[in-house]
Amino acid sequence: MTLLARAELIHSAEAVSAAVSRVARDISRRLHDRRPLLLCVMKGGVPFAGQLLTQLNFPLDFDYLDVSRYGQATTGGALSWRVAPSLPLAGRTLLVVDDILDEGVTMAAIRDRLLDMGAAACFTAVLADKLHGREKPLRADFVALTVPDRFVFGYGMDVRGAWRNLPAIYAMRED
Ligand SMILES: O=P(O)(O)OC[C@H]1O[C@H](OP(=O)(O)OP(=O)(O)O)[C@H](O)[C@@H]1O
Ligand SMILES: Nc1nc2[nH]cnc2c(=O)[nH]1
Repeated sequence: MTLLARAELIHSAEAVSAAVSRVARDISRRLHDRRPLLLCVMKGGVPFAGQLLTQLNFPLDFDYLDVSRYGQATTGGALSWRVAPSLPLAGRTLLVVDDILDEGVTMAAIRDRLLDMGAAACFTAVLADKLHGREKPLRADFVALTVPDRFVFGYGMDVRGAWRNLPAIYAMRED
């Protein structure tokens, strides 16, 4: 059986879409008058950032950064910065958009680096917050969905490099 056929559906495409729209409304309420710079975290943040962008009805700027600490593995390693944002950050309000807050190591390192680069404020938005019960170094300001403490994929999140293109969220079976 293929990996997808054996996976368990965690959030349907409809549930993901509704949650993204709710977060877009929350972000609009909070940041509409701050001309934020939205930073997409490559690669997993692409679908979430893309859908959010079409639903944020106020002026903003857009850029990206690329960091990784999982590669094709299911457990995290050392964080590697591949690309830093190219637009100036000094004095800006940032909104960093990523697919998942798991241990929180990636997002905390991104926030610390962006504030070091001179950003005035750094808000964070994640599609999925993983519920593993351990302390995280930061809480995201905007969370679309929670996911169980399992390796999940779809809607930006890969499994062994594949299936970022799924419109729903799945979990690997434990066996
Ligand atoms: O909260 P953490 O435990 O730090 O994990 C979250 C990070 O892990 C994934 O990135 P990954 O390293 O797989 O890079 P990718 O998005 O390019 O796949 C995901 O996109 C987050 O950035
Ligand atoms: N695809 C994927 N990437 C992650 N990065 C951290 N946790 C996860 C996860 O559960 N799935």
